[in-house]
Amino acid sequence: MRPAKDFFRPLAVGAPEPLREVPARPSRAIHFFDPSNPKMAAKVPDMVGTVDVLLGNLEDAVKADRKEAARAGLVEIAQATDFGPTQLWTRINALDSPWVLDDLTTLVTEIGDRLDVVMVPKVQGAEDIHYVDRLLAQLEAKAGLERPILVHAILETARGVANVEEICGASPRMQGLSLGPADLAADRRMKTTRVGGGHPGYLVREDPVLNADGVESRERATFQQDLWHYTIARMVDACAMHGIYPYYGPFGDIADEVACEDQFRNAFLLGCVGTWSLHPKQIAIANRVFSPSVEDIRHARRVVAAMGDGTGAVMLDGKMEDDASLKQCLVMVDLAEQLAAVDPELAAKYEELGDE
Ligand SMILES: CC(=O)SCCNC(=O)CCNC(=O)[C@H](O)C(C)(C)COP(=O)(O)OP(=O)(O)OC[C@H]1O[C@@H](n2cnc3c(N)ncnc32)[C@H](O)[C@@H]1OP(=O)(O)O
Ligand SMILES: O=CC(=O)O
Ligand SMILES: [Mg+2]
Repeated sequence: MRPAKDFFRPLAVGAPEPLREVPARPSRAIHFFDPSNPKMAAKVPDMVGTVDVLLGNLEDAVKADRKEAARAGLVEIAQATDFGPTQLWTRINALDSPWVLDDLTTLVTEIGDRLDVVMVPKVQGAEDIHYVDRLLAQLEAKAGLERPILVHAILETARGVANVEEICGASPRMQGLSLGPADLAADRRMKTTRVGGGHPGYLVREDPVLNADGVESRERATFQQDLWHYTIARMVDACAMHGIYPYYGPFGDIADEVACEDQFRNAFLLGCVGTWSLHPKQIAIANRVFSPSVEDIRHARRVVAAMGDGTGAVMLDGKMEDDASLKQCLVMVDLAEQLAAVDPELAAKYEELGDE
């Protein structure tokens, strides 16, 4: 662990100063595309402005014999596209793979000035972040970059989950974490073959309801549970403690938009700021779910107005509001303001509320 006095020092001569605080940039959907797939790549320029983050994926889902093409494709897209308000991220190959060194050296030296965040898969502990941190500093210095590239880790191994706090605090570059339910399920030897989402077998069942004769009078209701609740909650706490951002990850059942929306909403309610989108139709779901509803903003603004100087307790619609519930409302109002700054449609909806 670096002592406090060294924590914010650049790790290479000539590298940019690390940030003291991770900027809160809207990132409701991190949209994955395969830069080696011509059809997907062709869609990227038109997606700018419709999604908060475009991520050129180099890792899983890109065939081994397309890894170089994906890397080269990402360089080409990044150089040819004006990303405007949309962030550009990449997911590099795993740190033990034969491709990752070339991923980092090529991307940072050729398009480092356009890359906001590097997502690192299968992070096991702080040592993985320290490796990437130093290498990025060396490459940033070589490329003459003026702002540091941030790092996002995927939580997708049992060891990574066990080390989640140290991963979050390993470097001032740490921007956030995503849940990786597919790799995590495999690593933990969980018995689900789905990419994220629930499972009908993971449930609780109500007690038997007996009639006067002591016989079960009806079928017992069952309630499906969320397989990912524990991990998401741990991730949210670790991120909040370190001032970085938690995200849900992939929802692989592209056709099931309803369950996708439910999974995203659970993550939003627990504290995540965004999620991955694997298919264009998941972008709209993510943007909808990870933006506070007009009803929530209406309520939050009323509480802010009713609370005056922010201390004490008041009654609003039969409910007690005080300093703590005001803070909950301010989380919503702040988020709404950040999102309205990049999303004119949302801004108009919040605007319509006026000062009611
Ligand atoms: C566990 C993990 O690691 S998850 C992260 C890794 N996985 C990924 O990144 C997957 C990314 N997504 C994909 O590969 C694809 O969306 C798939 C394979 C799931 C489905 O692809 P398709 O069968 O082509 O879907 P579909 O036919 O509905 O696509 C409709 C159009 O959208 C395009 N499209 C599909 N996905 C994307 C995308 N992620 N980005 C941009 N365009 C896309 C298709 O190319 C197709 O274009 P066309 O109309 O010009 O033919
Ligand atoms: O990379 C994501 C995952 O779920 O695995
Ligand atoms: Mg994975």
